[in-house]
Amino acid sequence: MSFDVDVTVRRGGRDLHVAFAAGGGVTILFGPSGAGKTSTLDMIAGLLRPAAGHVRVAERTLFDHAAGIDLPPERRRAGYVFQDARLFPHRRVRANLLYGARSDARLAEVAATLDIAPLLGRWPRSLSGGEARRVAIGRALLADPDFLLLDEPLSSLDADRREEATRAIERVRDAAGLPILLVTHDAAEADRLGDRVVRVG
Ligand SMILES: Nc1ncnc2c1ncn2[C@@H]1O[C@H](COP(=O)(O)OP(=O)(O)OP(=O)(O)O)[C@@H](O)[C@H]1O
Repeated sequence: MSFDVDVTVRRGGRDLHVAFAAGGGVTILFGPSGAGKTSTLDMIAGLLRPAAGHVRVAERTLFDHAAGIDLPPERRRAGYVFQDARLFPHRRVRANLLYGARSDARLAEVAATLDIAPLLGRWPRSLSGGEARRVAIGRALLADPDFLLLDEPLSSLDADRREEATRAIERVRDAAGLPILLVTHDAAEADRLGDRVVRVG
């Protein structure tokens, strides 16, 4: 199982419970605004502590309330791409990409996969939304994660940029072979990218 998740948390004045077990490839978390999709990614990444339940990814237990296991975020080996790209504004694209990387050995390969090689010398403020997101995905990949968490990677992009970003994610899915959990509330996006869909809310 890639993701084996069963978590409960009190959020926004109500109890949120999300449970799913998923195989490899891309698993979509699909549901309306406020349903708890981002909270679920935060619990898997270790940024929000569930009140109960467990989180296992690729057979590794990251959290288990009953067993008293709660790995800190830096030991979970998650590549988390937030809804806003959150690049470091004072570092060029190349330095952003290499921020969590142990070496630059895979820089060229990842830059090619995401079609961002021409951007390496640019400053984040000069990038389009789609470019910034692809850089954020590249940064996550270069940190050598065990799995990827992508929070609405295509939202607020225009049609052309959306297509570019979708293709980049498809290439990552096919090349990296990492389990990916992707949040969206767009049914067409869920259909195209997902190997399976988990409904939240
Ligand atoms: N920091 C927080 N503290 C308390 N409640 C929060 C916090 N962040 C979100 N919530 C609440 O938790 C619930 C789930 O929010 P969450 O962001 O996980 O939903 P979502 O499905 O990702 O929504 P969206 O699609 O709008 O991003 C909502 O009711 C929200 O108001």
